Amino acid sequence: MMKNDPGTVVFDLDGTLADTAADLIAAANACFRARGLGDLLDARHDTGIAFHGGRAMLRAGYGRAGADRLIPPGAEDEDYPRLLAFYDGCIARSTTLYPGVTAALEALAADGFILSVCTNKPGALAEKLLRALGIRDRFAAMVAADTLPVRKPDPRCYAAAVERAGGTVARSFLVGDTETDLRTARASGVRVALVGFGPEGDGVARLAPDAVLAGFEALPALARGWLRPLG
Ligand SMILES: O=C(O)COP(=O)(O)O
Ligand SMILES: [Mg+2]
Repeated sequence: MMKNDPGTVVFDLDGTLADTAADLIAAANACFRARGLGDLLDARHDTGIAFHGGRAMLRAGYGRAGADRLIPPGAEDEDYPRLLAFYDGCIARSTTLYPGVTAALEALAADGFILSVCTNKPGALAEKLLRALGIRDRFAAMVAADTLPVRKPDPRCYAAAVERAGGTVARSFLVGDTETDLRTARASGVRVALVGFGPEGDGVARLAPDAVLAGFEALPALARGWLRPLG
């Protein structure tokens, strides 16, 4: 083990640090409208779908198109790059950090913890969003969907997020929002806290994470408990 390893906290992005649902759904709806299908997703009620990624949103929307609307084979592959282009244009329009994120990151940094991001968002978009939200410089590294040939839940993504930030997997944990994050942590042999303020509320407890994080104000104490004492 690295001497004086302070410990690393790794964050998922969508649904964990930032509520990106409205802008993601707007981008998906732009794709549906371009096919004459109208707005198939609803920014108020479909946040759970949005946090599972662009392709999942497209599939959910196609599934709602009327039976008379034929969705051609290959529609998803055609629409996904369009969705990303639309999203690039509206990425920080309605997106906000969850309450307490900035203060929690500051407190963790003050405690000496290393901070990193492991997201299944494409890297250029994740960079742009973290910068627009004013928190990019808090993270020593970021591993995104296209950083490696594999994505979460592959543990190589997680290991890269920790190690590129200067930490070690053995003294790290993940903060996330979905089953993908839980599986990433389990495959990496580390603890995981799932946020309890997403669309499912503390229903995420059904996934049996090591903790459900009711709010970011509870994170610094959790990190101290899990990553200290050394070893
Ligand atoms: O875009 C996705 O697939 C989800 O992104 P996330 O990993 O930051 O939640
Ligand atoms: Mg997420």
